[in-house]
Amino acid sequence: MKQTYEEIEETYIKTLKGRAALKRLLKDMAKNRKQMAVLIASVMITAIAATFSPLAIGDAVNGVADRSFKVILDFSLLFIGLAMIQFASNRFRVISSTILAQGTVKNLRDRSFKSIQHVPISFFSKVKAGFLISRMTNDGETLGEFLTFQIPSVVSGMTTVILSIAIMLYLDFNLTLYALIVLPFLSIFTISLQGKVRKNYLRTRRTIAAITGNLAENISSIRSIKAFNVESYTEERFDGLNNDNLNANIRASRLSSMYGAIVRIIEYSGIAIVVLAGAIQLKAGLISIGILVSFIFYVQEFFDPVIQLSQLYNSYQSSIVGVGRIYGIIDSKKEVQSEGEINISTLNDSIVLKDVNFAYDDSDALKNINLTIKKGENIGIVGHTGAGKTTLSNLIMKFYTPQTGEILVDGRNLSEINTESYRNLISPVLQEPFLFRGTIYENVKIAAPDKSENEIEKLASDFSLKRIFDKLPEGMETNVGELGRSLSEGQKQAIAILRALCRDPQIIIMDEPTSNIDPYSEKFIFQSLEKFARERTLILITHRFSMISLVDKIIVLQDGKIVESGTFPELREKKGIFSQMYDILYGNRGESIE
Ligand SMILES: Nc1ncnc2c1ncn2[C@@H]1O[C@H](COP(=O)(O)OP(=O)(O)OP(=O)(O)O)[C@@H](O)[C@H]1O
Repeated sequence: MKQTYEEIEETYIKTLKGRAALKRLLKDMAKNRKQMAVLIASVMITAIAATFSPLAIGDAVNGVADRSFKVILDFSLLFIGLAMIQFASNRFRVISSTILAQGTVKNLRDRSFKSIQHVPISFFSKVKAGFLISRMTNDGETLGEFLTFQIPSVVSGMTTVILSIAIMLYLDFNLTLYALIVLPFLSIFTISLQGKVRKNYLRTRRTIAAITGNLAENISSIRSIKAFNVESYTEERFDGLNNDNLNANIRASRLSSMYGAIVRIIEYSGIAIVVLAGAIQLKAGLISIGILVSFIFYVQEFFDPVIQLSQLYNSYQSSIVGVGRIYGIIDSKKEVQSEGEINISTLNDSIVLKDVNFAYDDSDALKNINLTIKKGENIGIVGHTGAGKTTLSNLIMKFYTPQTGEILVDGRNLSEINTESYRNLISPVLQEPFLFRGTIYENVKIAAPDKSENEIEKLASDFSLKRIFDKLPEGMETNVGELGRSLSEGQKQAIAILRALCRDPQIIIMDEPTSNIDPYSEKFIFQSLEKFARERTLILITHRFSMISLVDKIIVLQDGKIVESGTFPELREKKGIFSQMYDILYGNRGESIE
């Protein structure tokens, strides 16, 4: 059966389940013990000060009933004192909870960002970017709110409940039992709703992730959407997802309002019971009017945190689901980095692929590949679309690991070589060069931070790339816009080539490096690359043959297999697949590009 996106995502990002997520979160938060201690202390002081207020009010009522000015004065002073304590401790509470909450969210975001920098490339072909963004932003936000507001309210609520019960017991045992009669009903009711609440929250989180995912996809493909005139279709799809989210939120709020209303009914029943039982005791002269007034306040004081605590469950569910998702990203399986294993700084002899087989999912992309790339050799990989050229370069770049067979670098298995040290030898010029916001200089410097602007400019001139940038209004100072949207495809490719050259690599892997550059500019780049590649190992992937004379040996791939290999004249002579491809492109004029 076909997997849903959620199922696919779950295989890459394992959402940590409720209790495990909470345990880990508390462990992470415990690292910030000092703030936690300040927070707990300030919350408890605020709650204790607040809980003593009804007692003071009861005394004041007794004072009024007894017409005792001294009691009323004492009450006023006590009341002001309690208010000042609350004001001061509340300030600490707000600041420390923000530091603790936002600090935790920042730490989790940093760790998940770091994690996605190190997951294998296959992760990104399965997990949607928008969903990842949603996990790191929306889920992080929900957690932030939970920690800032809800955690203090748990501590405060528990302090209030325990202290209120203690004071009520101290004031009158029997009346306390009456006040607590409704508690079992409230607990049973709350527990019976838990499953539904959890489901609702999961639904709201999923639907918001779907919206973010759809938004990211739409923004990145806006040109195609416009070109195909499919705006109304994409609007409808977005509207559908938006509706799902609205409905999920309405369902969640219906449940929460129904819950709130029923809890209030239980609360008022509790107050009515206390008033009734209290009035009987008052009439019998067992308690004072002040005690009855204090009790009425305490029942309320005591119910508010109970309601908050039970509503907290909603928000707990929502944020714990989010935290579980964030931990899922942090824990996602990393690229084999081969830490502590062989570090290499040069390619001394060769890269050898021995009986290599590779499949992305179930379909084979490369079959039984045997290939030797000698140091300093320039090889071309050609073949029709989907033949496996990019896959082969992905394996050589160590983006993927072959399922069977091995890749040997100077005789050592690539999986034993530290990935970072190996990739430092290589400069890729990929089909889709990634550009960051910033100038052309800045984009080149990302790959070669030690190069000055003058050195970059000189390399650009030497390799005839500067003339491509000179057409831009601010030359190499031009801002490339988001993802390089202010540049032409050819200009983007020119940046990718310049980046690779600036790294001064030992191995250069080019995947259709000049496919978007005009033939005139391509000719100049070709001449420069020829000089550059002479001293280096070059792997050139192409199905255009304009650059093929850069290479010494050509490998022809078809359906994932090497079907031909040899020099250009040898392959022309053979009149096989390569020759056919060449003839289709240039006509069977028997001309050589050499
Ligand atoms: N991330 C992926 N997940 C699943 N299958 C993939 C993935 N990337 C490529 N493939 C499949 O692997 C096969 C080889 O693809 P590859 O990109 O290596 O071909 P190519 O020769 O580079 O093609 P082109 O010239 O069009 O770039 C194709 O059938 C393709 O559909």
